[in-house]
Amino acid sequence: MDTQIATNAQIIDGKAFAAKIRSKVAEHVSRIKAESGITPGLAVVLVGEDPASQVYVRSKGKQTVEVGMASFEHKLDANTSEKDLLALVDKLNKDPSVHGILVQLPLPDHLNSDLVINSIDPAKDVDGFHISNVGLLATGQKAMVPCTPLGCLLLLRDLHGSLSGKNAVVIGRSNIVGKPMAQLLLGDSCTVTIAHSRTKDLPEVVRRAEIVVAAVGRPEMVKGDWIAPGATVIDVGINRIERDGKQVLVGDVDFDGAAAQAGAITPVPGGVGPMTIACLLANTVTACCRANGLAEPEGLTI
Ligand SMILES: NC(=O)C1=CN([C@@H]2O[C@H](COP(=O)(O)OP(=O)(O)OC[C@H]3O[C@@H](n4cnc5c(N)ncnc54)[C@H](OP(=O)(O)O)[C@@H]3O)[C@@H](O)[C@H]2O)C=CC1
Ligand SMILES: Nc1nc(=O)c2c([nH]1)NC[C@@H]1CN(c3ccc(C(=O)N[C@@H](CCC(=O)O)C(=O)O)cc3)C=[N+]21
Repeated sequence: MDTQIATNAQIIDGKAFAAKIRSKVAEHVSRIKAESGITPGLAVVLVGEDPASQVYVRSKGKQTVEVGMASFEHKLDANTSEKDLLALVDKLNKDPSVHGILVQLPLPDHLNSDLVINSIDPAKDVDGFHISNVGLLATGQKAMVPCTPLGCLLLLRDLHGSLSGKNAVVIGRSNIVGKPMAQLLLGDSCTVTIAHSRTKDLPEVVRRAEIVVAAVGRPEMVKGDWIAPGATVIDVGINRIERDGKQVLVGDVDFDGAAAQAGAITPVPGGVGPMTIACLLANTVTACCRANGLAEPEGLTI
């Protein structure tokens, strides 16, 4: 029997917030088309058959078209050579109808993902993973900002207004989520702690946080009694597990336990995930404007 736990926390509706961002993106896309005749275009490169990646690529392609942008999908065989992949990236770099390029990660083991990511034109790097964009973000300069951390920051700003002086704990230090998330929170003047697999007494570290961002990849690892009363919990985790004989999606946070403590919490699904895709579309419009000397949309990036 499941015990029903009283939930006091505000459930942060990432799905609704993402829909608002996409409608703003759609308005900018129509404006750009009318003013310049240019259609913003996003190219996504998927190597291999990872089922989770396929789901993401499919919904991304659908939403790209829905906001009026051009979507280019390149599905390559799992054993594609590095040379062929680099040649495709080079072609997309040179293609004026492509304003954003995303190479889905992880890549198969025989491909050097750092090399591939750094071969993308930084101006088209809508994931914000190129070393130039990483350096620009770290030094507080105008960059392409990684979509998932950007989505989390937009949710947090919407909820709190100013984040200045808040104690934030980011669990996870990956290049795609944890590190850029910490940079963004630091940029908004949070006091930031980055926790990882070698962190001592993680529950105690998390208890000090007014903002917790969990990006670990371990289903429901963060427990309710780690959460300070009233804290904001942003759950980045996307884990497919089997529960009662069914496949379900859960985050890195024990939702029911954390919701009983938190002031606000993102659900999985319907939290950070939809924001990631919305921010990818927003970054593509921003990249298109920068490439063509057009007025850059306000409020779609930091
Ligand atoms: N919602 C979205 O849009 C997105 C969701 N995701 C999801 O977010 C999660 C994280 O993704 P990603 O950053 O790529 O994952 P990675 O596997 O690259 O990084 C995981 C991080 O978690 C840390 N970690 C692992 N185990 C523990 C532990 N027991 N205690 C503390 N820290 C731990 C690791 O530490 P160490 O460095 O020491 O090994 C590492 O820094 C995944 O579930 C992924 O599916 C990812 C991208 C987008
Ligand atoms: N170069 C690159 N950039 C990425 O941004 C990137 C990547 N590689 N590799 C994989 C991860 C994962 N990721 C997700 C995005 C949206 C959802 C999403 O929309 N999730 C829905 C549920 C989807 C479902 O039901 O499966 C939700 O949370 O509500 C999930 C995961 C982006 N990633």
